[in-house]
Amino acid sequence: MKVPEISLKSFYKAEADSNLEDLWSKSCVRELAEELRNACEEVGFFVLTDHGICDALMESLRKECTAFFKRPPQSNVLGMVSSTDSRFLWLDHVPCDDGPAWSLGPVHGRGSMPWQLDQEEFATVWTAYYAEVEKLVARLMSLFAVAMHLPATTFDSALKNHRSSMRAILYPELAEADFEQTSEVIRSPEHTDWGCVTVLLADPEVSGLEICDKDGGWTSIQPQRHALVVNLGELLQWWTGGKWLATPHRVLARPDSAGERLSCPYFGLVNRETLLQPLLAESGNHEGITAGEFLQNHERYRALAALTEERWQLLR
Ligand SMILES: O=C(O)CCC(=O)C(=O)O
Ligand SMILES: [Fe+2]
Repeated sequence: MKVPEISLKSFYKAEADSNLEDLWSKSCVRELAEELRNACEEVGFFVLTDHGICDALMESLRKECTAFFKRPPQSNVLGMVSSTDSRFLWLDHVPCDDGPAWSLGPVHGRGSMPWQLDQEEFATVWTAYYAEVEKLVARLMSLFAVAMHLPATTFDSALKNHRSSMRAILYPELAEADFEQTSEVIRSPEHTDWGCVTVLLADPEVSGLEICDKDGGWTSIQPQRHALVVNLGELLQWWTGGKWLATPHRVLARPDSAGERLSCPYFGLVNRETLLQPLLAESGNHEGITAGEFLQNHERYRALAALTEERWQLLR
């Protein structure tokens, strides 16, 4: 399976050249929306280039996150984690009204715990990058709306007061001994994301991300440096009546990709009050529930993911 590569270059040019009213009807924007629609219906993943986030900010984020995990006491927690079944350590951030709050995990048996960032530079870079992805997701959602033949403003109110989270994940380097019995080690098991749209800054050097394709095989994604990987979560899959895909993915290490790996996913969400009424005419009737209810009962609505397999059978 080929993972589509989509550039936002024409979109930003059109945005600079036209007023907001005309932007969404421009042919280059409509073509781009069509490309996105194809990617979301057929693959559920795409690689995004010319996304507007500057290279230097991405590099700074990677540098600060890597340094963070090396500093004690974080590095001690990392030591504890590597000696358990967990193959990664994360730093999570969900903005809240009382100011930024980070949490660190997983610590064996305890889940994640509140964490105070120890360096101002790190907090500054993190929040600057978060703000950029937040803007990017708002644009992507407008383009998604156009791709669904809906007004470009369809998701604007849903994105107000969203609580999208951003995570930095460090997968520790694996030793030769880890590969004595096996040729591949699972760093993150197969899963689907549960939110709306995930924007991933992957490690440019150490590969490992794989997505499940229609025949149940796995396709590896290794974007070029500074490109982003975008995928859909179960909430959007539900909202589109299963027409847009939340594709299962995993992270594996092989002997040639066993080095330390750092990735930063931004899990884009809508606010909890958003009513998830069917977005697509052809998506049929499903229960109108709020995003909050969906997330709370996520396991229940997960059954919809089974649709993916059925749809893929039909597409084959
Ligand atoms: O580390 C990666 O490349 C992917 C991480 C991921 O899929 C997730 O955190 O949901
Ligand atoms: Fe994921």
